Amino acid sequence: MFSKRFAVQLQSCVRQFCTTKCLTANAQAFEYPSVSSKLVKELQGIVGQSNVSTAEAVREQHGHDESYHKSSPPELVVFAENVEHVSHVAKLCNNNNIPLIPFGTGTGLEGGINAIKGGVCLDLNKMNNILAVNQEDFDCTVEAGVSRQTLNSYLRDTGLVFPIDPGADASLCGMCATSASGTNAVRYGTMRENVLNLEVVLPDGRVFDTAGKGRRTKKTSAGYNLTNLFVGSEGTLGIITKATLRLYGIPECTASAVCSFPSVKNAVDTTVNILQCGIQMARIEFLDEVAIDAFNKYSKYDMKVAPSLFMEFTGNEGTLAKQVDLVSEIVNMNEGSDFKWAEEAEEKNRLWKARHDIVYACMALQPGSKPYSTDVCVPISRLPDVIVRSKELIDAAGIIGFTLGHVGDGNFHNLFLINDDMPDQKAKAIKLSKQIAKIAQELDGTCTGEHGIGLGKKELLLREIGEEGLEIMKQVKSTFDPNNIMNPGKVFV
Ligand SMILES: Cc1cc2c(cc1C)N(C[C@H](O)[C@H](O)[C@H](O)COP(=O)(O)OP(=O)(O)OC[C@H]1O[C@@H](n3cnc4c(N)ncnc43)[C@H](O)[C@@H]1O)c1[nH]c(=O)[nH]c(=O)c1N2
Ligand SMILES: CCCCC(=O)C(=O)O
Ligand SMILES: [Mn+2]
Repeated sequence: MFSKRFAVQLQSCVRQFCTTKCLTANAQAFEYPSVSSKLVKELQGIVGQSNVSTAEAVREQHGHDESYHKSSPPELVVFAENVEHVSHVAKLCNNNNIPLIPFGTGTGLEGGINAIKGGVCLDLNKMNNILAVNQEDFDCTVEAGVSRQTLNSYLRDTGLVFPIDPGADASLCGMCATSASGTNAVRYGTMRENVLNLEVVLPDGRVFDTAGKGRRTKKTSAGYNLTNLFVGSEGTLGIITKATLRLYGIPECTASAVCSFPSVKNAVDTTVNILQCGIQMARIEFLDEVAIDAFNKYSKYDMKVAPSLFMEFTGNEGTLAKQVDLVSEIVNMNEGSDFKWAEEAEEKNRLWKARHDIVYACMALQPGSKPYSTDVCVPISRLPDVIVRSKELIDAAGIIGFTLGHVGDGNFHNLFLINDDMPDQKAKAIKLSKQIAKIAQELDGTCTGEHGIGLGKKELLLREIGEEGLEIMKQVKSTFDPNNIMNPGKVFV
């Protein structure tokens, strides 16, 4: 007769095998029951009738993000007002094997919220309280529906800022879920370096704090790093309902400047030289000549149409002047132009807003298009190689492609404009993107620095992390989400 302990072990192995098997058999083959009218009523009983919508327009709005992926509306949308709602909704979906997709602000670029397996979209925007700002400790705690600009407006008079700045006004918990970044990452890092604690709801309804209830230290070595396990999890492990984030003092003085170069390589070599000289820049962004052209047209600038660097210097009067001298020397060494300065607050805000709007600027050149962007990141010494080769591939392919992004982190984007009525352009863009991602991976880099895997990069993740690594990710996933209801069909092949 088996001992009880052995029987329990056997049961968990069988379940693990079945679950992993089910995941390995990839979610597409694992069909889900549809949401019954009985379940709709139970959901209404949890969140209230007005917080459950099956209206087509609402489902459509929650069926796509800002990516080129085809819209896949959920069967219904549930609006949560508090963590209790989230916990009960998760548990109910879990008990009924119904897919559950957390929705932040839908600004993702990888199809992360598209309901390709049907199920429930859980909209978290009504959870919009800023719960705490601890000025003396430089941290804050926000609910899932608070966006980065809402937080920074709230902080305006405190002299503090949350600096991670994707181009969209995204929800901060969505930014945790995609491990987002932006132009300020050169100085402040990405979400991975700026999340102190998360409140997470697991599919079985359990609610827990990844660093322990109320913890908000800048560092800890207490146990596994569960916080960063959920940062970048793209809604596949659980629902992030609160985030405790680092804040920073607004620097004493900053100055922004743009300079142009005779070639992409000169511009990118300049970036590598600056970073290898250990100059602490606030931002270094690259825009190629076609991106500059779109930038000028959309945001009414008259920058020289040439490969350019957008830089921001920061510090006090003395250090800033020294930085500028050093960087000017390096720019001259690489045949860069004189700096076009933006020093007044208004000028700087306008310049960086125009950079944040570059996706829309490029899309405006081909109305009706959707953005398809690569998002590779490589060790900084490999950056010139991969950027130059990617541009050569794009030129050879004979389609429009914009090259831009966060070169200060070794992360950049090739942006293609996708129109469903231009299938050959779409096919070329997708082929090019995979080629460029593979070049980056061969240069010890990654296929995604900040946008995540979502729907379109699952094979690239397998290529990047290997069979073993992916298997381990699936085992982690099946520990938290044994029924595979959390955002099925994303991240894993
Ligand atoms: C014009 C423009 C410019 C940029 C970008 C977009 C656009 C439109 N982005 C991409 C996007 O803003 C970024 O991926 C955000 O983190 C997405 O946040 P949302 O709240 O919109 O998540 P959204 O609602 O789109 O969901 C994204 C993913 O996270 C999951 N998710 C959302 N909220 C969750 C929660 N509370 N708990 C668990 N899972 C959750 C979803 O299920 C989905 O898988 C970007 N990005 C970047 O890193 N750097 C950049 O520079 C830019 N720039
Ligand atoms: C093609 C760029 C996509 C948005 C983004 O990540 C950025 O503007 O940096
Ligand atoms: Mn980016």
